[in-house]
Amino acid sequence: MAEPEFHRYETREALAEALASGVAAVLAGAIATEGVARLAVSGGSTPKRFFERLAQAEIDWADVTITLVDERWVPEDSERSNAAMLRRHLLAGPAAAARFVPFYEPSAMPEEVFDTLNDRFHRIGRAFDVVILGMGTDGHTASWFPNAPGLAQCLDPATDDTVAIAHPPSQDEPRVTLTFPLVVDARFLALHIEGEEKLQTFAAAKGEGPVEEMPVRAVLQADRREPLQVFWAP
Ligand SMILES: O=C(O)[C@H](O)[C@@H](O)[C@H](O)[C@H](O)COP(=O)(O)O
Repeated sequence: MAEPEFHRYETREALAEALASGVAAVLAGAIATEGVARLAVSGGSTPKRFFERLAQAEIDWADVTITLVDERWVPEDSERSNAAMLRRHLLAGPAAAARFVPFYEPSAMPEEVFDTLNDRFHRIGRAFDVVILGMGTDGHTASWFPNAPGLAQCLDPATDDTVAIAHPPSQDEPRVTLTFPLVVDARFLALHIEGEEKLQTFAAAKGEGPVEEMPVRAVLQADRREPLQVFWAP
């Protein structure tokens, strides 16, 4: 198991620039060798600056499929929608030409459309070229929340499902998320965190303890050829 590679930046702007240029290079490489590239990004508030820099990259965005690592089960007119945030900050400028695959379907509960979602994400193709994860100060990543109902399905290393549903008590709505195998199969896998509190959380997650208590541990402990790339700024 390769140790994570930790990249520390003086400012969040410098981090956004570096991460955006690294991701653009990986996507351009995938397009050059395979004709297509697949990118999955997390929502939340941290990635906005990074999205805005990446959106300006001069690559063949028409050959790129972009999706989310996870979504809150809300329509895109909700301020909680990751898809809406991604459309606003990433699907702009040159990157507007990319194909975006969202999660949300108008249904009361995600369970009603699980097969539709599972099939949709199977169709994207098995391995993502790039997956960008965020992390909460509770040690969750994606929508893999500590001890949440549905967490086992999210983390099952043997599942063929591409998506899982979680009902974290700490969250206002159900969550849908990519499953563990799809995330850790990514060629370039990065964890993008900012601030002192998340640095402490990361340090705690690297320590001993159950994965269920800090699900980001599943990524830190994953047996990958390429090391996890951690991007941090104060
Ligand atoms: O839907 C989400 O919220 C994300 O996908 C989630 O995993 C996020 O990366 C962390 O919660 C960090 O969120 P912040 O960037 O807002 O701290």
